[in-house]
Amino acid sequence: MIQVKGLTKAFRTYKKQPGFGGAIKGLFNRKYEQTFAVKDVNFSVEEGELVGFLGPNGAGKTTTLKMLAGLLYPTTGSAQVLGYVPWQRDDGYRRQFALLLGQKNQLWWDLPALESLELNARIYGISRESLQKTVDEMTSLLDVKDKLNVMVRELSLGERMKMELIASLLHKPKVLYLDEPTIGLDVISQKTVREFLREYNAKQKTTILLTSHYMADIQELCKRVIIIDHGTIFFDGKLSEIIDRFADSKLITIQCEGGKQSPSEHLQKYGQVLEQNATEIKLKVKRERVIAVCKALLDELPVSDIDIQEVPIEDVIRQIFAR
Ligand SMILES: Nc1ncnc2c1ncn2[C@@H]1O[C@H](COP(=O)(O)OP(=O)(O)OP(=O)(O)O)[C@@H](O)[C@H]1O
Repeated sequence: MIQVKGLTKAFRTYKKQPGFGGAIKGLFNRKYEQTFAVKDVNFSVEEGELVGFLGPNGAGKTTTLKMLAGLLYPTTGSAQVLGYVPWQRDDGYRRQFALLLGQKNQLWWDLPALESLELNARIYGISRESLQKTVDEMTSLLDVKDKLNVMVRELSLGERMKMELIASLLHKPKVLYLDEPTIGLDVISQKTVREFLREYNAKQKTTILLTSHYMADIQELCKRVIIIDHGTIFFDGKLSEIIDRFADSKLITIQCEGGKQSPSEHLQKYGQVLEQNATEIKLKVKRERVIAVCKALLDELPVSDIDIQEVPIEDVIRQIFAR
């Protein structure tokens, strides 16, 4: 569905020097810098896949999606989506994909949501019956049926995002680029949007590339993730593999009988003491030491229960970004 080879985008940026003097200087002697927003990116996505695109701020996610949507020309490299080169902006391609930018409005601000959807339907040549059916279905699933006659500018952020999502799906795109579709939404709306996307992807087999800073979105929706940083991909694989490759520790929680415990200084030789109270100790222990530490703890303490868990994926990703 999507094939990206050596995709690179460099922006030429001008750094203005401070103050009025800087502005005048800039008129005569501008110094430009080249920023590589995306650098030699390669990946491919199969039909029906829902791939999470992760990375810290400024990593190059939006720039990549914008190139795949044909909004930006790459500096070098190639891409094919559904057999089309996106930046050639072929009508055939435009009818088959949608780009939803969570931080931008795409609906008409001064129209009621329904009229805005009707306008979109006209642009894509969608029949009235088909529009009605899709809008009926989607507004019920997303719980915004009663908001169809409200002006877009009067909708809450969550309601507007749901309408934006409906608008981008009216023409039943085969490829969907979602750039932070749940940004700023409350937890209930986030969950509604997530469930909607999961069902939609399963039913329609739409190929989806999704960026989000909420790990819950990624964990619940994407089996595969691509991690990008400074414009370069450094991981492309199963979400579960991230733990194997990047999490160097596990969490051991032990319950002790009768409050008999070792002082935390003593426990520190096993790993990082995360929590300790009268009956429970939580330790973060290097992967390769887990078995040995468990044995030692069972020998030393009156352990009544022991639990070994992976570090939450959210913490692993945070560590990767921090590095
Ligand atoms: N039009 C532009 N002109 C100059 N530089 C740009 C432009 N658009 C993006 N950049 C730069 O390219 C880099 C990547 O930006 P991009 O928006 O793709 O990041 P992102 O991964 O989507 O970040 P975020 O998670 O914050 O949305 C950033 O350093 C940004 O400053």
